[in-house]
Amino acid sequence: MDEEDIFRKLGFGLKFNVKRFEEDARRVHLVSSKPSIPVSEPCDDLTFFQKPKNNSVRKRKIPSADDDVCGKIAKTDDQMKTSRKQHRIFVEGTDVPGIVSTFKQLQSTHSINETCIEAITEKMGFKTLTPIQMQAIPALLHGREVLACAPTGSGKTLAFLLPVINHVLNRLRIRKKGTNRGFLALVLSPTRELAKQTLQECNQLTRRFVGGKPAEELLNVKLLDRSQIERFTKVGKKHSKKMDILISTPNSIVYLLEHDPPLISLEGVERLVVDESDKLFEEGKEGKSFREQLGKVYASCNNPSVRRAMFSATFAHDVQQWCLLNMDNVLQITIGGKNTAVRSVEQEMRFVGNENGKLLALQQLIQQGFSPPILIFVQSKDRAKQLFAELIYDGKNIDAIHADRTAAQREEAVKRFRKGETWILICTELMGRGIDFKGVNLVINYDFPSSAVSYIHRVGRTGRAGRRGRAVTFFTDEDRPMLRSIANVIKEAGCEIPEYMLKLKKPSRKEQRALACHQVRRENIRSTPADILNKKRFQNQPKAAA
Ligand SMILES: Nc1ncnc2c1ncn2[C@@H]1O[C@H](COP(=O)(O)OP(=O)(O)OP(=O)(O)O)[C@@H](O)[C@H]1O
Repeated sequence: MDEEDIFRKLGFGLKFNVKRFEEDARRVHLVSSKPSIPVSEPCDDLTFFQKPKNNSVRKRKIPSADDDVCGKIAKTDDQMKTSRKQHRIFVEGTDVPGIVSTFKQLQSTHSINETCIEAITEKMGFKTLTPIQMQAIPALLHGREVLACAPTGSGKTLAFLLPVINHVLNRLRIRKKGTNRGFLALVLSPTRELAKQTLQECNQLTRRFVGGKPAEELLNVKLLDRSQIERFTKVGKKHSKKMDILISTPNSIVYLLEHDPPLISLEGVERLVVDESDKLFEEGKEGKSFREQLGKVYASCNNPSVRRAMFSATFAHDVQQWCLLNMDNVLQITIGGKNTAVRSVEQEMRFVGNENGKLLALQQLIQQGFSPPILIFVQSKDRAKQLFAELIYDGKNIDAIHADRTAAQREEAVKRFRKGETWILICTELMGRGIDFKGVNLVINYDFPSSAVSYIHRVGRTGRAGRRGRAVTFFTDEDRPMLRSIANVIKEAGCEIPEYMLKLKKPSRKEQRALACHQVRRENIRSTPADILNKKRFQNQPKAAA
C-alpha cells in the first residue's frame, strides 16, 4: 500500500474543498477531486479519463446559458430565463448549462452519434425535446450530477439514456482494441418490467436498421436477467467484459455483489443512473430494502470518474438531502410542480359504498363505453387474482400481472397488452411506476392508492407524451384518511373535486406512514358466495393468465 492508497482510504467519504486542494485531490483520484465544470469552459467528456498529451484537446462548442432556445440564439440570461419559465423548467445549482430544444442542435453542439439521432427523429419520430430533455441532456453531457423530477410520461428515459450512450461511445472510441474491461454504465430500475422496457429503448437508440433488418449494434447493452445471472455464476466477473451498459434491478445486482467472492465488479462504472429514485430510497417492509441495496451499489461504484443521476416523477425530501450531501455540485432539475399529477389526465373520484359497489361501478364503467386498453389497479396480488376471476367470467379480454406470476408469465402479459391482444390488464403496484404502455385510455384505481405518490404514478400510466387520458378512483369509507391528500392532487391537476374532501382532517405524518405501510383491510372481491364456482373459473383461465 503506497502513500496514495493510504490517503485515499483515510479520505474516503470526505468532501474536499476542490478549489484549495485541487492538485492533491486529483493526484489521489478521490471522487470529489473531479474538476467542477464551469459552463463557460467547455469540458470534453474524454478529458476526464485520458489526460491529453498536450493542451490541444479538441474543444467542441457546448451550449451555455446564452445559447439557443427554440432554434434561435438567446443572447441574454433574461431570454434563457423566459424560455425556462415557458417550459416550466426550474433549476437549482451553479453553472447551469443552457437548454437545448432541437435534436439537430443537440447533434451539432455535442456531436451525438448519428445513429442515435436518426433513431430518435426517424424511427421514434420525435420532433422536439421535452422540457426535461431540454435541460437534463445538456447537463448530463457536461458530466454534471443530476437530481431530476419531471411528470410521468414526460420522456425521462431518453433524457438519461442519450447522455449515457453518448458517454460510453466516446469512451469506447478512445479505448484500445481488445481492451474491453466491462460495462461503463449501470442503470437501476425498481422492477424487472421497467428494466426490460429501458433495455428496449436503449436498443432502439443503439441499433441501426437497413431495409428493416438490424445492421449494426453500436453497443452491447445487457439486462441482468436470470440467464445473465446464471452466466455470471458460472463465469464470474469476466462475464461482464464484453458489456458496455448494464441495466438491472437492485435485487439482481446486489445478489451478485454479495456473493462470496463477488461475481460482479462495479469498479469500472462511470455513469450510474437511478430511475424512480424515490422508490429506491424507500425503506422496505421486510428483507433487504431497496435503500440498503442501493447503498451497496453506491459503495461498489467507486470509480473516481463516476457520475450519478437520479430521475423520478415524484420528489422525496430524503433523496434530495442525500444528493446534496453526497453528490458533486448536484444540479436539481424540476419540471412543473413537485408531486403533481399530469394535467392531460381527466381525473375523478367515485364513492362506491362497499366492495360490492366497486364491482358494480366497474361493470357500469365498462358498459358505458368500453374503450381499451384499460389498466385496473388493486392493492395486492390476492385481490388481483380475485378480480381476474370475476372479470374473466364476463368474457372480457383480460389478464392480470402480479408478483405470484413467473417472470415469463409477466413478460407475456406485458407483451400481449402492448400488442392490444389484452384489453384490460389488472395489476398491482408493481406496474404503477415507469411502465410506458402506448395509449392507455383509462386507469381505474379499483383499490384506493396508499399515498399521493402512488396515485400520481398510477394515473400517470395514461395521458403520456402529450396524449389525453382518464382516471377513475373508487373509494369507500375505509379510504377516508387518504382522501384529502389525493383530492388535493386531483385539484392541483385542474380537475373538479367536491369541496368537502379538501376540508377533511389531515392525517398526521405518523398516520400517513402507517397508511403507506399497512394496507387497508378489505373484503374479498366476489360477486357470488359460490367459492367452488370461482375455483373452477381459475382452472379455466386462458394460458397466458394461468
Ligand atoms: N421528445 C419526445 N417527443 C415525443 N415523445 C417522446 C419524446 N421523448 C419521449 N417520448 C415518448 O414519451 C413516452 C413517455 O416517455 P418515458 O417512458 O420516458 O416517460 P417517463 O417520464 O420516464 O415516465 P414515468 O415517470 O412514468 O416513468 C414514451 O412513449 C416515449 O417514447
